[in-house]
Amino acid sequence: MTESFGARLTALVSRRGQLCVGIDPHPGLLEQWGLADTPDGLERFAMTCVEALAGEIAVLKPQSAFFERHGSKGIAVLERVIAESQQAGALVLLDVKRGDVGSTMTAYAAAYLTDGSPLAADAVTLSPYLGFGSLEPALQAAEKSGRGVFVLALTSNPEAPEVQRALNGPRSIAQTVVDAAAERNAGVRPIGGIGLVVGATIGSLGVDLGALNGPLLVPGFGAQGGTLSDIRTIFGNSLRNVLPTSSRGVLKAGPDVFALRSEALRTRDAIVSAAGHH
Ligand SMILES: O=c1ccn([C@@H]2O[C@H](COP(=O)(O)O)[C@@H](O)[C@H]2O)c(=O)[nH]1
Repeated sequence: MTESFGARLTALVSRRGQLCVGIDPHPGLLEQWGLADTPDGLERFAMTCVEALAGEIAVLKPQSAFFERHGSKGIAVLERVIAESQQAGALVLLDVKRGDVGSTMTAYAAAYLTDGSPLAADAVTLSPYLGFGSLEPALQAAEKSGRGVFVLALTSNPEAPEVQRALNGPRSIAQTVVDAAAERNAGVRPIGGIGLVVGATIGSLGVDLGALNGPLLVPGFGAQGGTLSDIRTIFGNSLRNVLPTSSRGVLKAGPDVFALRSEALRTRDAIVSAAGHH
């Protein structure tokens, strides 16, 4: 039987520590690394990240948009990033933030969450704003194949509260997303495979995550201003299941492989010691 995403994530994080590093080949970072804003420059950037990070860091999160902007050659680089990161032992969370009508979600599930697809990752990000139920084909494909999903709940951007904090009856929209994920994760051991995205920049939590039983991806940490102290304020002292993710904050240390790896390990060690592990 396929091992669940929750089990794979829990085991790898306990070995490699709580950090996800984003692979976001911004044009400005390519320039900073002395690379051209071309598919060749993209490939050099992305494969340097894989070489530096995939053998050490638990989760790598390529941001699909920065690969898509280079067209089919960019997608070919993304396929390579996914395959070679997995070969080096990292879990790959593909940040695509997909959300659509159920019939189209079936196609996204085939693309990203099904064995044999060239873009199949270990997990993807999903947007629930066509209704959490519209994500069902992706949730089922993930569950069946031992993959995971991270559903946007409280995102790190300043525009988010107007939608996510709005009330849907007595609960906020974000709380309805949390509750729907919690229902699907109930009783799964060690944790369920439906994670949520909760930004490090949100100030205060304002939702009850007590029943979630799933992982929490925490972007906004680093370049967007979120700190470890913010993460503590939001999640309290129990940082179990919290996976901070940083892209530019780590990538700025490149292009030297050793400098990039050292920055990622320094960031990871700070999180691990704040979380009181090891
Ligand atoms: O709420 C969200 C959800 C996703 N992201 C993504 O994470 C990275 C953040 O990059 P940094 O350079 O560390 O700021 C990026 O790919 C976003 O698309 C997010 O920032 N907030």
